Formats: sequence, structure tokens, C-alpha cells
Amino acid sequence: MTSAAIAIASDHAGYPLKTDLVDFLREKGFEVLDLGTDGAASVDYPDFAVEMARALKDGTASRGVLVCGTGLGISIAANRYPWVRAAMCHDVTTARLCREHNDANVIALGGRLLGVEVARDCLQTFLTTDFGGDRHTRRVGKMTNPPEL
Ligand SMILES: O=C(CO)[C@H](O)[C@H](O)COP(=O)(O)O
Repeated sequence: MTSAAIAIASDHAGYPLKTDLVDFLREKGFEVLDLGTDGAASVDYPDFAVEMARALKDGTASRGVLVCGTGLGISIAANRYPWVRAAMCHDVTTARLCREHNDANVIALGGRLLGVEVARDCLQTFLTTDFGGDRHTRRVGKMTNPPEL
């Protein structure tokens, strides 16, 4: 892990889990960049995915955590940006493999689907698992620079 902050963002549906994960990250000693949302009022998850993409692009964050109701919409939105590899994870195996094989730099979690303990375990695994390199480097490169169609 680099020393840059871990960015975290959610919509209203992900806000309760985000609040817990901010505490978890701080307990673990990480610097946390909380990009919102800041309460239960209904918001649009793509707006927070954009802020995550911005934080990763300008280097204020090295990794990110995104939470919406399912983890689906906010990961789809973040993955519109080629430097974002957001992986929707629902257990520690997907959290491990998204790092080993995909070099994911963002974990996306479903705040309405996951219990807090499972989400914390996923995040811990995501943050402590290294990219495997080798053949996976070539494949990640193809995602970062896809052919023009
Ligand atoms: O999971 C999500 C996107 O994938 C959103 O959190 C969900 O769609 C929000 O729904 P609602 O506006 O009904 O609270």
C-alpha cells in the first residue's frame, strides 16, 4: 500500500455502511478522504463515483471504497474512467481475486446487501492483497487502453 489516503464515497443507501467503514479504516491507521454523501437524504450515486475518479486521478487517494445499495450502480459509474478499476465484491474471495488478478483500485460494496462484518473483512482483504502481476499485467493493460471501436 502507498501512503496516500483511502477515499470513500457512497450514496444514501450506502451511507450507514460507509460510516462504519470510515471508523474501521481510521482504527486501522489509514488516512481517510471522505467524499460524501453525508446523510440519509436521497442523492445520485454517479455524482459520488465522479468524485472518486477525480481523487484517484489527481493522486489524493491511492485506493477507494464505494458503497451504494447494491454496489452495482456506483461501480458501473466509476468504471467509465479508464484509470478506475472498481470491483464489486460480496465476499473475501472476490475481494482477494480482484486484487490478485485485476489490480482493482476501488472496492464497491452493497450497503443493503452486506453485513458490517463481511464488508469489513472484504475491505481488509482488498487493502492487504497484492497484485499478482505476470499474465495479469498484460490483461490489465488491455483494459486501461482498450482498442478504438
Ligand atoms: O444500489 C444502487 C445503485 O446500484 C442505489 O443505491 C439504489 O438504486 C438507490 O435506490 P433508491 O433511490 O430507491 O434508494
